[in-house]
Amino acid sequence: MSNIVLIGPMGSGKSTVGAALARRLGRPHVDTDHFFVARNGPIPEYFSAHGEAAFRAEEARIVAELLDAPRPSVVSLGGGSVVSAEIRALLKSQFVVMLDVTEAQAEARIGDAATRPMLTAGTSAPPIERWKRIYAEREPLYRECADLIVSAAEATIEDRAETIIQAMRRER
Ligand SMILES: Nc1ncnc2c1ncn2[C@@H]1O[C@H](COP(=O)(O)OP(=O)(O)O)[C@@H](O)[C@H]1O
Ligand SMILES: O=C(O)C1=C[C@@H](OP(=O)(O)O)[C@@H](O)[C@H](O)C1
Ligand SMILES: [Mg+2]
Repeated sequence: MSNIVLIGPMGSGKSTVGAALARRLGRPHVDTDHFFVARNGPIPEYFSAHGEAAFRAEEARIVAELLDAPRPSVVSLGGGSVVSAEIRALLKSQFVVMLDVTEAQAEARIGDAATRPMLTAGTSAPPIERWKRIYAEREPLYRECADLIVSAAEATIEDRAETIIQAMRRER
């Protein structure tokens, strides 16, 4: 049995839905960003000190380590992990779920975006403007990697977790 890996744009609920899903399945939940922070300190500070390329390299190492879990887990990735060809290759042997969101949902959920430097660094524009551009760039990669796409219409955290559980049962 493989891990369930959650991908999708910032604010789509990868971290939150991942925790709910793991609880319901009785599986461990790991969030690669939490692991990153435990190892390297806060993401915005890391971005300012070392830049995005260094973040991506460390993110790829962490994703590889966490996908190699001792037992099937729910793994929430960061929104930009699919940009790495190395991570996309690792995802081929996992059950990958894309969480989709509307722009309005994302806008409400990214809040002040203070912990998401991709939305704020070097600009005073509203975070949702950056979010839209980044989503347009990455959407084909999310779709290419996903075995299941949970639509934005599955709005609540529990609905999203339930949809994933039902889809997994059908896969077996
Ligand atoms: N389905 C949902 N409905 C309402 N709020 C949500 C939902 N999913 C996530 N949230 C809230 O949106 C914010 C961002 O969610 P998060 O799980 O951090 O997204 P991601 O990890 O994809 O960036 C959090 O405050 C979370 O509680
Ligand atoms: O989309 C991105 O490039 C990023 C998304 C963040 O994770 P979430 O998608 O969980 O917010 C985090 O990994 C980092 O700030 C970079
Ligand atoms: Mg997250």
